[in-house]
Amino acid sequence: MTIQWFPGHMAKARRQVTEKLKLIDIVYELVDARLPLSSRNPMIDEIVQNKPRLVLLNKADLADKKLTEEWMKHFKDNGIPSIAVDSQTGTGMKQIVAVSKEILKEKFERLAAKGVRHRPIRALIVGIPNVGKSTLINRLAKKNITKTGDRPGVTTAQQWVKVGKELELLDTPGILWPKFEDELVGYKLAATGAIKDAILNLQEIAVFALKFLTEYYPGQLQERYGLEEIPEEIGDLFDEIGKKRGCMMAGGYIDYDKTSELVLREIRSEKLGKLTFDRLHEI
Ligand SMILES: Nc1nc2c(ncn2[C@@H]2O[C@H](COP(=O)(O)OP(=O)(O)OP(=O)(O)O)[C@@H](O)[C@H]2O)c(=O)[nH]1
Repeated sequence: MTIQWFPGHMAKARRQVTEKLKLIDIVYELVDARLPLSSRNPMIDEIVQNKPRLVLLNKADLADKKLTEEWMKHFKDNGIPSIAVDSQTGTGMKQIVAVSKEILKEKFERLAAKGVRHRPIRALIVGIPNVGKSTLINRLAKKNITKTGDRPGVTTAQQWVKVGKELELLDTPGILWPKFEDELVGYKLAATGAIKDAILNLQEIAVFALKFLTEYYPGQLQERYGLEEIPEEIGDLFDEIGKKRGCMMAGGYIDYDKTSELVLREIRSEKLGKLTFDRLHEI
């Protein structure tokens, strides 16, 4: 699903999240582990305010493990706990409940002291499009999606998804916008497949991606395309990959669109190995 974000849509998205914050104990901010910076909403701190938050680095199966650890440390240093998860296979799911309980320990102790009966933790998942929100909800809910109805005192009809006995999720996640105004962010989101190709120039994305791979993952690039060395000129690199993989046009010319498509498809399907596009020094 691609959303065209206009100012009105952003305001509405923000309002929807703000309204839901009243119903929950904790926000799960879902980010792409390959882009722990670029896949965040630029106003997230302002939107979430002082509500407890847990960052979930999703698609960790596709990311550079060492960098995922560095990013988790960065979040921790900034007072935000985080967990690396893979919503497709379920890695990290148990930790979500455990860490949430830890974060909310004092709140629930306070409630208990006031005589409030123990209840499950209530959470809201927020994140930019395509980051894996639905996959995570389905994974957490497993087969036992029991939708509870409206809660007394809650005017808007909210559906809750039970996750075991200890957690309840709002079934509609908060969809937030990425940081469009930054061109580099756009390229990174496109390279990982978070933005529909149609709105960006395929060759430009591939140029960005190949330059990035040359700088940060030269070994993986050489191995995938059998390059003895990586040509300095990006055009030469295109030519070599195109030739090797048969992306040709009539007359023996390299088909750059086809080559771009191939490279991007292979990046997104892990053929170039595990990649993280955001680096800590970029902050
Ligand atoms: N490899 C991998 N792929 C994942 C993971 N989580 C989700 N995906 C894939 O990412 C794509 C987007 O997942 P969704 O759950 O539809 O994302 P969403 O955030 O709900 O997207 P919107 O509905 O557009 O807001 C799908 O193709 C998922 O299969 C993960 O942990 N690892």
